[in-house]
Amino acid sequence: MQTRTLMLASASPRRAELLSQIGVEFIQQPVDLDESALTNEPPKAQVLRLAAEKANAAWLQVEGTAQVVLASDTMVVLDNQALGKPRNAEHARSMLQSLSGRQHEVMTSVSVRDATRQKTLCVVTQVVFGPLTAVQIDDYWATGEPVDKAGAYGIQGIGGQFVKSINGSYSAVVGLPLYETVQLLKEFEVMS
Ligand SMILES: Cc1cn([C@H]2C[C@H](O)[C@@H](COP(=O)(O)OP(=O)(O)OP(=O)(O)O)O2)c(=O)[nH]c1=O
Repeated sequence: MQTRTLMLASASPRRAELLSQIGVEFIQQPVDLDESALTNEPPKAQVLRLAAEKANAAWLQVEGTAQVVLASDTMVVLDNQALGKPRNAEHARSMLQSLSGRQHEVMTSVSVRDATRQKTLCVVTQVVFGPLTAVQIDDYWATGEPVDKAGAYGIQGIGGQFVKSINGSYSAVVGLPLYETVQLLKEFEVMS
């Protein structure tokens, strides 16, 4: 039984699917935010700040439609540099080239808040890519899959074939770490 009503502050269909997958009921509302990094901001600090800011922005718009708000942010991090969503084909190509044959980290933060408190956490997962050829990268861009995804790939889709190994949370790479999300939703009495 769900005791408190939840808003998912996100435009992401992946996050909605993941939350639905574990039987949570929610309303979904996107928030618009400047996601650029602050000067000298480390990727982990950025990903934590963005989830918290998304939750706070949504809270201002919630107007009684939900008692609890959940927001999240995902970033691909290579050599301590954050790779966001690709701006264009060239940007996607260079991101995928840089990920080829190497390990990177996917950082996904979750922030949950209600009227009196807020909790934000970050889950870090190591992902190893096999080597990618220029043809593979071009063909992948042509599928349209990379366009709205951090690091220009989706592990849950065609991009799954590039992933040699993963150490951490699969659901976090897709966009929402389910284990940690459930802990937070229990703490905020959305789940029992
Ligand atoms: C690495 C990776 C990212 N992604 C997605 C998850 C996120 O939706 C997206 C990263 O962008 P985010 O800015 O985290 O999220 P979003 O803009 O899609 O949605 P919102 O901010 O409204 O919540 O990349 C995948 O779907 N699969 C993957 O393997």
